[in-house]
Amino acid sequence: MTIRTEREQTIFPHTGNRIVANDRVMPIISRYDEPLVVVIDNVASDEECDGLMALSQDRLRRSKIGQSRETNDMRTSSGMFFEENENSLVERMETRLSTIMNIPTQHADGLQILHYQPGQEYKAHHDFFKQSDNNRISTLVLYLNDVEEGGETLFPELGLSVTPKKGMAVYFEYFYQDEELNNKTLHSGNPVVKGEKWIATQWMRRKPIR
Ligand SMILES: O=C(O)CCC(=O)C(=O)O
Ligand SMILES: [Fe+2]
Repeated sequence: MTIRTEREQTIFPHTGNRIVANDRVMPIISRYDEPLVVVIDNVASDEECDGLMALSQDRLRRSKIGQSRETNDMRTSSGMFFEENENSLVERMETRLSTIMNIPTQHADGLQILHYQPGQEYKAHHDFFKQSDNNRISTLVLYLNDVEEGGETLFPELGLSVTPKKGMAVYFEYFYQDEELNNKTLHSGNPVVKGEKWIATQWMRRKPIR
């Protein structure tokens, strides 16, 4: 076991109790330091959340998983990806999430929408790939609605559970030197018990991809 006396550098630069973007003030609700997991409120307005759900609902498909893009019991939700800057709402959200995540939009995968019905879940996984020359380095999950019961984002290695709330987001990063810290970002989307769950996920890559 290695004993570290100093914290590693993080991508996330925001200190204090809020993040100020050009069009929005977003309170920081809680923070787990290493690996860094930050819960941020007011990342999107009700209208923006409703808009993302409306624009995606006719395009949802059973989710695929990993680089092989196969359906799998790991992930029983339905989802879709927006094209980059596909419309003004997506463009505005990508710009705002880029400010929060402190990575240019050129590094962003297309904004993904996921929809879970009761019983649907995303079992514990890492967002980075085992092998990639342009791996993912950070994630922001934006909750687009309130879930009556279940649907928490759970970090089992940290004993941390985030309850979905419309407009709130959970951010985490896994670009640490210490692989143990990256591995601790294991997370799952718990089964929805009552109601439904909608999220938007933004992943950032180490190098530009657009
Ligand atoms: O549904 C969740 O809360 C987590 C989603 C997730 O892990 C992902 O989109 O990579
Ligand atoms: Fe994930």
